Amino acid sequence: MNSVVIVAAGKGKRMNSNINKQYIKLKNKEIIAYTIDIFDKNENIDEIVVVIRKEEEFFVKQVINKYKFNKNVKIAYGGSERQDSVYNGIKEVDLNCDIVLIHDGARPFVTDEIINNSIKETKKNKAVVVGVPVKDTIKVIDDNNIIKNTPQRKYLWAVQTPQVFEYKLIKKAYEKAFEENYYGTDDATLVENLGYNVKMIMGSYKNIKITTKEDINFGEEILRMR
Ligand SMILES: Nc1ccn([C@@H]2O[C@H](COP(=O)(O)OP(=O)(O)OP(=O)(O)O)[C@@H](O)[C@H]2O)c(=O)n1
Ligand SMILES: C[C@](O)(CO)[C@H](O)COP(=O)(O)O
Repeated sequence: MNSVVIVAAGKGKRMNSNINKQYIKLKNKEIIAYTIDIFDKNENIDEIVVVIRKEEEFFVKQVINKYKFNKNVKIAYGGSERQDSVYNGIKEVDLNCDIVLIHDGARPFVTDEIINNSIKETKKNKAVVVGVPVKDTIKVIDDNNIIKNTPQRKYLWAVQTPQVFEYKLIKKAYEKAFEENYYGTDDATLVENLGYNVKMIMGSYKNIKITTKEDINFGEEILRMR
């Protein structure tokens, strides 16, 4: 079976809004509702775990009741970093799970094609992330803003979610990270830290993470183009 852990327990500080960004509406529907909906309708997903801030349980339950998803939506509580939240979600996943998809609640434009490809690739490669080739030249700078080097662009991809793994592998990677107090900014980093290869596959330039106010406008534009 395949389970998805949707993390929605961040504070959304960069959004600078009085409600958590996941509950902001795009075209009259909450961001988190779009995200849950796509996994709810996908036939390759058997279980949904949403990780939330305990104090926002009321909003999440409202969303779950309002949209009447077909699948049961399990709730877990988040921690102070994204990594803590993901780990709490993984611990709630059914023990019969084969593959776990980890997805940001704030990425509502993920598609069935991305989800299905990532599951298919994980059956071959055990650890897969989706991303897109960067379009700009990327510079590495020092603390004084002096450019130190310019990596070759053909090797640079911006990573997105879902990040998809064999359940046993990601559980082991998270356990090791917590033993070592090792924090990464995505899930793949923890698997890399175990010494495993993680495969990058094509995501989409529309699979954005809603992070700042401009992303709300961009999100509405994406919905208009659908
Ligand atoms: N402690 C945390 C931090 C983040 N997230 C989730 O991880 C995803 C990606 O994180 P990001 O967009 O950076 O969200 P925030 O941490 O909420 O944003 P900010 O850094 O602006 O506060 C989001 O769906 C967010 O809710 C989480 O579940 N638990
Ligand atoms: C996992 C992620 O969405 C991949 O781009 C990203 O790393 C989350 O990072 P953030 O620090 O929570 O914005």
